[in-house]
Amino acid sequence: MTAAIQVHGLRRRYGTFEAVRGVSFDVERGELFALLGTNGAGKTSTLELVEGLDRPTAGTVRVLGRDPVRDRAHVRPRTGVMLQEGGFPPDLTPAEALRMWAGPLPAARPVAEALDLVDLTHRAGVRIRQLSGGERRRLDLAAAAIGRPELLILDEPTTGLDPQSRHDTWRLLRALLGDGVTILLSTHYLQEAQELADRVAILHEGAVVAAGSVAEVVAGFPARIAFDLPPGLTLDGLPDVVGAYSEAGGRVTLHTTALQAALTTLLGWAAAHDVALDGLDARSATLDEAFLSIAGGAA
Ligand SMILES: Nc1ncnc2c1ncn2[C@@H]1O[C@H](COP(=O)(O)OP(=O)(O)OP(=O)(O)O)[C@@H](O)[C@H]1O
Repeated sequence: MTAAIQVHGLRRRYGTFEAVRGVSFDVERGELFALLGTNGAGKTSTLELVEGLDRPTAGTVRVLGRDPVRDRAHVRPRTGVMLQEGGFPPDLTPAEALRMWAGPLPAARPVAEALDLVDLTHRAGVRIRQLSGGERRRLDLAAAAIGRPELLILDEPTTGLDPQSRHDTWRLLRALLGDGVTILLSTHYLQEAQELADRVAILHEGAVVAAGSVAEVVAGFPARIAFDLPPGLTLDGLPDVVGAYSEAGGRVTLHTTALQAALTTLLGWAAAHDVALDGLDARSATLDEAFLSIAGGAA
């Protein structure tokens, strides 16, 4: 079966400014794929092309095997979209807005079920203008999911939600994945990607700078070993390993691309010389470190 989304060599220009510069990725059926990136990295510009809201300046997009602009009539009913800004009239209630939204959809969930999915049942009859920002975000998600889409495209679905609502949304997205729905989302929350994503792509200045599972992405960044500098020693007295030692306040840090080998050398050296490595801590890079490294230009 073809991938749910196939994006190849995508470019998008606004006047003379190129916001998307040759982006490629595939989203397999049934997976959650997260687009990460700094502000202005090109996430929304990319998602809008996948949604078929505009044609790319160059490159191709296929959604459920079709061109999302040319074959909109085929693609749109099978896709649920949540834009960064919801657009419901503020004088409607959530129940009215969802009833209106579900009207033309062939297999829509009942409005009550959609409200329950996002925990808005108790707000069904309140005017949208009176909803909090987080409640409006959840209403937008209910609208995206009400048509039982095969594919959900969500632009920052949990921005503005409190931690409890964010976790509830994650639970809903996991349940939808369990039903076989494919999800492409953008997020600023690295923990969200770590919790939910089968694969991620990190965008920076319009280009994909890292992609793969979270484990694959962080594997490309140095792991870290730290310990207290043993009394009477300087960094020159430590064994040679792949990586570089640094020291601050009596604490030694080693960034290394060969964690197991460096740790083995270090522990062997400590045992042979009867040296205690107090406060020893060794771990792979985190997604935060990979992201900060990219955002800081180190990648
Ligand atoms: N309609 C437009 N006209 C001109 N420039 C635009 C337009 N839309 C976006 N841009 C610019 O394109 C770049 C990418 O914007 P985009 O909204 O795609 O980034 P993003 O990764 O979604 O950012 P954020 O995380 O802040 O939402 C930014 O520099 C933005 O200012």
